[in-house]
Amino acid sequence: MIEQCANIWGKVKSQNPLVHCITNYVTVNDVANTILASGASPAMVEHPAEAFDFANIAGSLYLNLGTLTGEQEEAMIEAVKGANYKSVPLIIDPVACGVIPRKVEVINKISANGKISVIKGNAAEIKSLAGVEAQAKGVDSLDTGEDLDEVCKELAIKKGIVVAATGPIDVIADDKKMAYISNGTNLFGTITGAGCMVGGLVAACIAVNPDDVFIATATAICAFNIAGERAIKIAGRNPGTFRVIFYDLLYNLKSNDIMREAQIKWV
Ligand SMILES: Nc1ncnc2c1ncn2[C@@H]1O[C@H](COP(=O)(O)OP(=O)(O)O)[C@@H](O)[C@H]1O
Ligand SMILES: Cc1ncsc1CCOP(=O)(O)O
Ligand SMILES: [Mg+2]
Repeated sequence: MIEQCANIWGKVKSQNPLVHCITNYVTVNDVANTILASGASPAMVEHPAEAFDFANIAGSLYLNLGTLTGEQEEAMIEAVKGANYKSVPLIIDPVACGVIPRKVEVINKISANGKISVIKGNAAEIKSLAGVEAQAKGVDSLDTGEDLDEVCKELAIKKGIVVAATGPIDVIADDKKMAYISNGTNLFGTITGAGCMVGGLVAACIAVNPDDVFIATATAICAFNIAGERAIKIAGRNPGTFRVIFYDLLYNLKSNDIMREAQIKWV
């Protein structure tokens, strides 16, 4: 499995996929820089009149619901139709879906207009989507992550998608497999947008491996977290420095580094 992850990381760099993003305005630049650092090409295209045609030519589509304006909502539906027309894989980050009911309504609308490949959120967001009680504060999870693997598995089976819940241990599930990733650092909690950024990276990886989005999702989260582990060794507990060093180390992360440093349990 880990060889496949290394291979997917190499393919992002060699294939330079185009990643269509409609994402929140808090962290849009961070998402673009993360995708660029991986070797893929981000494009933020979010006018309703542009989204269908652009999703058609993209390698993947990333929809992040963080600051969901009315215009973004319209554009997302157009983009989903465009992506569906060309079987472009789609990932959703359901930011704050447990505390803002409108987000769930929009996810349902998206789902009615096309095929979702991956939903990636923090533990509270994923539990809420699964109808399980969870602790959240706005966009942040306060959840302990108890039974998170069962929740992910059930949601993955129910919706026929890959589900990824991030946190100290990331859990990824499809209808048959699970992965637990223990790479990472809690310093990600000190910068806004770590979740949005890793979502962009998932979009880059599923673009080059659309036939197995489970392993592509694991690759992205693992690579992101290894770069974070390496960054804290240089930056120390300094969020601003960490953020800058992180991009350098993500950009320089090699497939061999993933082979050596990944801490993934496959079940
Ligand atoms: N305590 C932690 N230890 C290790 N990695 C973490 C920790 N908290 C978050 N991460 C990592 O930071 C990224 C963002 O996750 P998370 O904080 O759950 O998302 P969000 O920012 O959407 O709330 C993920 O790659 C996750 O693995
Ligand atoms: C602060 C904030 N408010 C709306 S979206 C957003 C960014 C959330 O970023 P992340 O989910 O990656 O922590
Ligand atoms: Mg988030």
